[in-house]
Amino acid sequence: MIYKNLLLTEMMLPIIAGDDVKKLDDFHMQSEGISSVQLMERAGKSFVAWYEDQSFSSVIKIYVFVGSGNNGGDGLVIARLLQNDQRAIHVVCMEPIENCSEDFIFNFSRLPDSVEVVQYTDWPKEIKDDSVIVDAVLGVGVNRPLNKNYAELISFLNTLSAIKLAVDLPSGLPADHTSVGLVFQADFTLTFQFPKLSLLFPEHAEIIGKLVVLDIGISESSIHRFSQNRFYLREIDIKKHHKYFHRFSHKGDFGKVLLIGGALGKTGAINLAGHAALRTGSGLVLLAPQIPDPYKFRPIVPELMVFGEKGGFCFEEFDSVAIGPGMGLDVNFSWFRGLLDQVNLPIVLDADGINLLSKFPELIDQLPVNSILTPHFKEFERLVGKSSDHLERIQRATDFATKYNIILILKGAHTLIAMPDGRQIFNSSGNQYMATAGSGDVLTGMIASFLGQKYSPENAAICGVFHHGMAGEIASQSKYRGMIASDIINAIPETFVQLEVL
Ligand SMILES: NC(=O)C1=CN([C@@H]2O[C@H](COP(=O)(O)OP(=O)(O)OC[C@H]3O[C@@H](n4cnc5c(N)ncnc54)[C@H](O)[C@@H]3O)[C@@H](O)[C@H]2O)[C@@H](O)CC1
Ligand SMILES: Nc1ncnc2c1ncn2[C@@H]1O[C@H](COP(=O)(O)OP(=O)(O)O)[C@@H](O)[C@H]1O
Ligand SMILES: [K+]
Repeated sequence: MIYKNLLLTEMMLPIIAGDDVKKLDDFHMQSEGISSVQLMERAGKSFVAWYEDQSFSSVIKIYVFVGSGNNGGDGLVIARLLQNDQRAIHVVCMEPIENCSEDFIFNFSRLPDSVEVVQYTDWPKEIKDDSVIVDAVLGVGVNRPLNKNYAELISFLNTLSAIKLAVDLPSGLPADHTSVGLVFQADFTLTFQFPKLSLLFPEHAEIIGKLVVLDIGISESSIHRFSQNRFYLREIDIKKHHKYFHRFSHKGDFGKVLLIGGALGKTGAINLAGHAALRTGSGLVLLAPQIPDPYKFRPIVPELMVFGEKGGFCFEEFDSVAIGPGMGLDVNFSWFRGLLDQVNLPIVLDADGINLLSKFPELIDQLPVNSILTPHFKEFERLVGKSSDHLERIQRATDFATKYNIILILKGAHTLIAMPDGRQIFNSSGNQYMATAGSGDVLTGMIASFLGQKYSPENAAICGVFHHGMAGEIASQSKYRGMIASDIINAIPETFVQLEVL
C-alpha cells in the first residue's frame, strides 16, 4: 500500500485489529525485554493513575469483576493498586482460579488480604448506587456470545446507577465489528494504547460512555508493525500537516476562495462557510449565491465579497472552490456538468453538491482527482445506498474514495477521512454539541480555506476536520447545547493558538 512509503513521523497512531493485540504485546515484550506481567502492571497503573484524578475517586466501595483472561488479570492489578485503608475493594471472579490465564493467576496471588474475593456463583448480587464498578470481565478476547452467568451479570450491572468503568472494552463488545448481543454499559471506557475500532462506531454510543485512551508504553514503532490501514487522528499529529507563512507573506499567499451555493432561503450556508474560511486564514473569500440578483445579497461580515457575474466562473482566478452549501437541488444538469468541466483543481463538494452527484451519478467520474467530498451519513447513503452498519459504511466510504480517487470525509462523531490510497483516518476531536445547523458548512469553509492556502488536499482535509472539531470543543465549553455554528467559527482562531500553529 502507498501509505507504507510515508515516514513514520508522518503517520498517526494505528488502530490495529483485536486479533493482532496479542501479537503486538508479544512483539513489544520481546523487543523491550519486558514480561507480560510487567505489561499488565503498566496497564493497571495507567488505569489507576487516571482513576485517582477523577471526582469519584473518593468513593469507598469498589467492585471489580474479573473474567478468566488477561482482561481479568488487569482487573486484579487494578484492585491491588486501588486498595488503601479508606476503600473497600471487592473482587468478583467469574471462573475458578485454576481455569484462568497464567498472568491472572500470578496477579491473583498478589492480592492483599484486605481485598475481599468471592466467586460469582456465591456472590449475593448487591451493589449500592454509591459504588464504583470496574468491568474487567472480557476484553479483546471475546470470541463467542456471553454464556448464562456472564449474560446474567452484565444484565444486572446494566440496571445499576453506580459509576461504571470498562477496562479496555465494555465486556461483550467485539473489538472490530458491531455488537449483536448483550454488552456492559459503561460510563467510561478506558482503552489501552489505541482505540479499538468498534469504540468509534455510532451504534455503540450508549455502551462506551466517555472514551479515554491510556498509554501503557507500547511504542508507536511497534504498533506500526501491525498497522493495516486505520489511524486515529490526535492533537499531536496536527502541527506537521500545516504550512507556515513568513513575515513577507501577502494576501495572495493566503489564497482566494470561491464558495458556490446559497439558494433563496439558504444563503446562510455560504455565509457561514465564507466566514469560517476567513477565520481559517484565507486572504480573499468570494460568495456566489445562487439567487436571481446576487448583488442584493449582504454577507454577514463585511470582509466577505460577492461574486455575481452572469458570464460564468473564471476558475483560474481562484485558489480553491467549494460547491454545495445551501445550493438547493433545483439546478439543471448541464449547468452543474459545466461547473465540473471547467474546474481543474481539487474542489470541495458538500451538502447539495453531493446530493446532485446522487441525482446525476454519471458526473462522479468528472470530479477532479483529490477532490474532497464531505457527506453526513444521509448524504452518503443517497450517494452509495444503505449500509447495514457502520463497519459496512466505512468500507463503502473507502471503496468510493479509492475508486474515484477522491478524499471522502464521512461526518459524524469520529469523522472518517477516507483517503484515495485506502487509508482510513478517524478523528478524535469534536463533541455532540456540534450537531447543530450549519456546523457542516463551517467545515466546508475551513477545508476550502486550507486548500486555498495551497495545502495539499490530504493536509487540508486533516487540518480542516481536526480544527473544526477542536473549535467545537472550545466553543461548547461555555455554551454546551446552546452552541450554534457561528460560535464554532468564532473559536477557530483559538485552535491555532492552542496548537501553536501561528
Ligand atoms: N500481556 C497482554 O497480553 C496484555 C493484555 N491486556 C489485557 O488483556 C486483554 C486480552 O486478554 P485475553 O486475550 O486473555 O482475552 P480476554 O481477557 O478478553 O478474554 C479471554 C477469555 O475469555 C473467554 N471468553 C471469550 N468469550 C467469552 C464469552 N462470551 N463468555 C465467557 N468467556 C469468554 C476466553 O475463553 C478466554 O478465557 C486485553 O483486552 C487487555 O485488557 C493488557 O493487560 C495489556 C497487556
Ligand atoms: N456527536 C458528534 N461528535 C463530534 N462531531 C459531531 C457530532 N455530531 C456532529 N458533529 C460534526 O458536526 C458537523 C455536522 O455537519 P452536518 O451534518 O453537515 O451539519 P449541517 O448540515 O447542519 O451543516 C460534522 O462535521 C460532524 O462531524
Ligand atoms: K472489560
